[in-house]
Amino acid sequence: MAPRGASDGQHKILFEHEKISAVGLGPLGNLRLGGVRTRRSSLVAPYKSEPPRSALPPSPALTRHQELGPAEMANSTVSVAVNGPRKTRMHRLIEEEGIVLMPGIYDALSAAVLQSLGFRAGFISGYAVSASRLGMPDIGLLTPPEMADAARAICAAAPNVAFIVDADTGGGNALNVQRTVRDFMTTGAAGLFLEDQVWPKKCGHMQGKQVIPAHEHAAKIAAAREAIGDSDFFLIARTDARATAGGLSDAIARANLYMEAGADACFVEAPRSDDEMREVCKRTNGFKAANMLEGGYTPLHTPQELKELGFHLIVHSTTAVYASARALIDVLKVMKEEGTSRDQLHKLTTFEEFNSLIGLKKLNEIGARYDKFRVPPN
Ligand SMILES: C[C@](O)(C(=O)O)[C@H](CC(=O)O)C(=O)O
Ligand SMILES: [Mg+2]
Repeated sequence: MAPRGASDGQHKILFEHEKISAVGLGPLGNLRLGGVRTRRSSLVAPYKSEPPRSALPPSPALTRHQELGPAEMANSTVSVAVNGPRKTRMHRLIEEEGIVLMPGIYDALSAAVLQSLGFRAGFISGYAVSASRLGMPDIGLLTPPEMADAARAICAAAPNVAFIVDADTGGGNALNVQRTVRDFMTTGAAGLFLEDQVWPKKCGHMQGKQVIPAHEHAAKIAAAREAIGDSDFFLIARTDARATAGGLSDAIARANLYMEAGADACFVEAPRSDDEMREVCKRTNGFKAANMLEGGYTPLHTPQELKELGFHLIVHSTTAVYASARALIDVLKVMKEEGTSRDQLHKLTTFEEFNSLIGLKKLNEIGARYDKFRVPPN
């Protein structure tokens, strides 16, 4: 099959696709990541289903780093073999629901609440896990093994929920990414986010973010895709470039590049208006994720509104952790003043409600079935 490339008119990245098949996305298959150049390259013909050229200005950040010569490009080729149609659990959820709402959670208890309310999907938020596990902000202090550990407990506590785990930058280079992806796949999660920030990263709505070169992250996406192989695991490529010099045009070009490198969906972090959100949806390929952070740059919308804008996945990363913090502050503040909880019982779950939330009745039933085999104590 003829090689194909992706281009925003400034740079070009070379791919070869074979055994093409992917649900809802068009071709993804054997993929060869060949390299990136500054000018329109004579190496490959323009990718036919290239996104419509936008009126946006060219993307300076993409052009800064793209200096691979032909020899380096030849040496930098990787092959990613993927067979058969790609229809993961997340593809099916998107197909069934049109748009998938994923509240951010951070531990087994918040996951159990999510499941008890009938949510079919959730997001294991780096921001929220960093806060709940370390008591620290989302500035690159949480490590992938800590996240995998959290994800394991979360998936075990809510096995009916499809969880996407936040992999941040994947822990380093392509090899770190592959190790992280393989580890996260063993947690029971349904997929992950992989972003293009410089490590240590920052929460997408904080100041001072930086991104790595686009082709370097495309290679990390290809490495993640290779590690996933034919497994039922969904890969979302995130770009934080909107906040950098390249702005929205760079972010959109990167999202498309990462889709070409093998992502199942893209996530342009922190668009600043409805117009920007519309632009992202119009100009990026494949499934698209939105992040609804209370107090962040992006306007808050309902699933219906986001669907109309063109999104398929919604992350509400901080709602649960902010709600928990609010409730804890309010109740414990009064307890500090009054020394008792007796006037605040209406703000708490009851003993029965809480025990049922964490599955006591079912466990008691299972325990009773086996109890008869126990030797009675003397
Ligand atoms: C989505 C996110 O990566 C997360 O860790 O939940 C954060 C949280 C947020 O600020 O909403 C991010 O956007 O960086
Ligand atoms: Mg995060």
